[in-house]
Amino acid sequence: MDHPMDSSADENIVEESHKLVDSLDKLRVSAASSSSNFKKKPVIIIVVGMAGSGKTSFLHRLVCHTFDANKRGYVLNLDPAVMSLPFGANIDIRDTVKYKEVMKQYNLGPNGGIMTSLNLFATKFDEVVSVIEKRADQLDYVLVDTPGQIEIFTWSASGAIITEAFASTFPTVVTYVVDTPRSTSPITFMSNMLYACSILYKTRLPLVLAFNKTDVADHKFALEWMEDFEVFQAAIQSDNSYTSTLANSLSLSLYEFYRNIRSVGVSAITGAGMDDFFKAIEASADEYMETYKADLDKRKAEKEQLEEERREKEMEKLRKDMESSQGGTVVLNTGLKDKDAAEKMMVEEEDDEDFKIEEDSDDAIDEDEEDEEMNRFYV
Ligand SMILES: Nc1nc2c(ncn2[C@@H]2O[C@H](COP(=O)(O)OP(=O)(O)OP(=O)(O)O)[C@@H](O)[C@H]2O)c(=O)[nH]1
Repeated sequence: MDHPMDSSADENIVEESHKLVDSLDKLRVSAASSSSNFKKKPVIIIVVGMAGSGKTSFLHRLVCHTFDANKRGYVLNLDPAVMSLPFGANIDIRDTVKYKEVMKQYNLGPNGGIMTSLNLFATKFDEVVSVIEKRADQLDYVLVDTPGQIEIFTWSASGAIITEAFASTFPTVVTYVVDTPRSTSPITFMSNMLYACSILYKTRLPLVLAFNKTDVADHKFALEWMEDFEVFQAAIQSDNSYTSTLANSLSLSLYEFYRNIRSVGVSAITGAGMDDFFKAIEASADEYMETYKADLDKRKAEKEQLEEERREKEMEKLRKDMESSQGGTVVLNTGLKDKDAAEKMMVEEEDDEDFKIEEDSDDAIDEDEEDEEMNRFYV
């Protein structure tokens, strides 16, 4: 049943509702502007690859190359189980999580230990991103080494969280390191390509194939197989196994994948192919800005649209509630009339929040240590 309302109460309700909508709009605008902090530099290079493909050696070579080319880089090690690194990592998971302790504490095997360590580290990853954000103007690249067992990074929740945290703040490119001498067999080559393909579709990020160890085996055969599937099919003719029939039919499906990626031959030992590799990275970073970033923005806009609709519904509900309370605007008046006080309270709340973050970050990444690590990279 409708409640009778006099006209002044009606006007009052409408006015108060408008004020409330305005103040909510202001809050929304400030939230949106703080989330649009995307930076064009540095380019994040996430290095993945099968165990023993040469990820760490390749990363070492990248560190040396960026240093020689006067490029400014930052190194992030995400492998908690690596014994020693040939380069100084600016941020190292091993400084935050002790992998052997995690194994003992949770009664896990080696892979479970690595996975859990990465999960624990992922919970602190916003801090890692903000450390890099603070130095964004001074950096060209962030080089990321991942655990030896590829699936720990590519198929875990923490791997996805880390990748997305990077990709929503900086241009991000995945580099898939291929052990070229071990991929000369068409079947092994095909398995490697299927894995790379699955990473491309899972991360939806630009992918660069780095055919490593070209000092041992030239990667020309791979380029030919990728450019012309008939050459690949001719290569598997000699193999009459069931797997070769499968590889034969898959080669056609992978043709589309090959057209979407960049491939370079490199050698982590001799340093061959580094200029081509960085050219491929720059082209991929541009592609990221054109396609992935646009896709990300589209998804964000869709989310904001849904949020807007939800808010409209809430406001409608609120208007109805106010009408049914016949202008009893006690709660609303308190908030809006004393708007300054309310704003003050929000600032105070934000201050508290800052304080909390500082407290939490005690055991995480020490910025002074970070600066030392940065010097290590340049030395
Ligand atoms: N000849 C040659 N050997 C290489 C090259 N890159 C790496 N290696 C060798 O390949 C082996 C594995 O290299 P790593 O860098 O440890 O490979 P990884 O992928 O980081 O290994 P995990 O993280 O333990 O899975 C080492 O013996 C390296 O010396 C290269 O370009 N040429």
